[in-house]
Amino acid sequence: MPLSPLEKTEILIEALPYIRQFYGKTVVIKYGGHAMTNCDLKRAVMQDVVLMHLVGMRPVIVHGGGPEITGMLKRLGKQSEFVQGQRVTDAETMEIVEMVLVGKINKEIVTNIHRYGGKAIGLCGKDGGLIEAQKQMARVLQEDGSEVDLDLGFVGRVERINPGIIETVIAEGYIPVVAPIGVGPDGESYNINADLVAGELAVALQADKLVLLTDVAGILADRNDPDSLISALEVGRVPELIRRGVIEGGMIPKVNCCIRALEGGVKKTHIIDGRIPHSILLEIFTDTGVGTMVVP
Ligand SMILES: Nc1ncnc2c1ncn2[C@@H]1O[C@H](COP(=O)(O)OP(=O)(O)O)[C@@H](O)[C@H]1O
Ligand SMILES: CC(=O)N[C@@H](CCC(=O)OP(=O)(O)O)C(=O)O
Repeated sequence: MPLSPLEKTEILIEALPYIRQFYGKTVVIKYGGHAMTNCDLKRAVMQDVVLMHLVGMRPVIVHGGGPEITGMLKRLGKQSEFVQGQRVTDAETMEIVEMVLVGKINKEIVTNIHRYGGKAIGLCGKDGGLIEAQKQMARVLQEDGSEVDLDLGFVGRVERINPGIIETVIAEGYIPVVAPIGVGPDGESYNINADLVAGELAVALQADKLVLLTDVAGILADRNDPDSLISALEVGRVPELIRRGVIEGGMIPKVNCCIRALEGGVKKTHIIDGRIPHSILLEIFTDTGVGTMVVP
């Protein structure tokens, strides 16, 4: 049943304290997963971000695009290989990663924000020297218990964020949209996991909130039970949950990135369900939690 005009005004008034609370505040959003491929969800995310901006918040988007990169590599006859969730990135793969993330996905997001009435500027880590990167090896445990460092090619880690360009873009009234490509000391490109970039950027901007969208309800105590959502997870419990295998795979970098952000001064961090339409608005403007809040 459609809402009556009175009900509509009530909803707006309910959001008022949250709008006041977050006015002028910086929120870094890691956009990826299902919400990036499903048309309705895509629209909902763009609308959420535009609304946040129009009511005076400072949203900053960091996007992923792993499945699209894998799809493009496949079309070009290249297999994708991952070590600890990181894509092994040879020189040719790096070129394709950069083309897909910066040339395609980043510009699509900017276009979609404009379509829903916002103003955005797309950047990668090379623009304004935003993300300085270093090569990142992967330390893996061998069967005999010893550790070995594997070379993943052009996989990088964030060495330093120079947030000046983001501040400029925000001050000019635009929503920054960041592709997770870093630049090395000799100008070479590095492929960096988008969750890690979002966490480091949130720290550099001293964001009030870091929101990571994903394809599950949040962190589950039992991955086979969707009702076992942990709504608030204290940082101190994380090592034990990882050791017991409760948190594993792609959730490990997410939770570590929240911890890093909290330690670096970000006030709140959330891993939320990107499959729920308008999950970002639900998280920010209502009391309804839509995922896991990682808390100090
Ligand atoms: N305790 C947990 N609760 C929920 N998901 C978990 C948990 N441990 C591991 N996972 C896995 O982590 C995945 C999310 O990481 P990932 O696939 O990298 O996300 P995204 O593509 O959204 O960046 C989930 O789909 C799930 O398979
Ligand atoms: C090093 C590394 O693995 N980089 C990622 C970058 C994109 C990303 O992080 O995308 P999602 O957030 O959609 O996974 C990759 O090549 O897939």
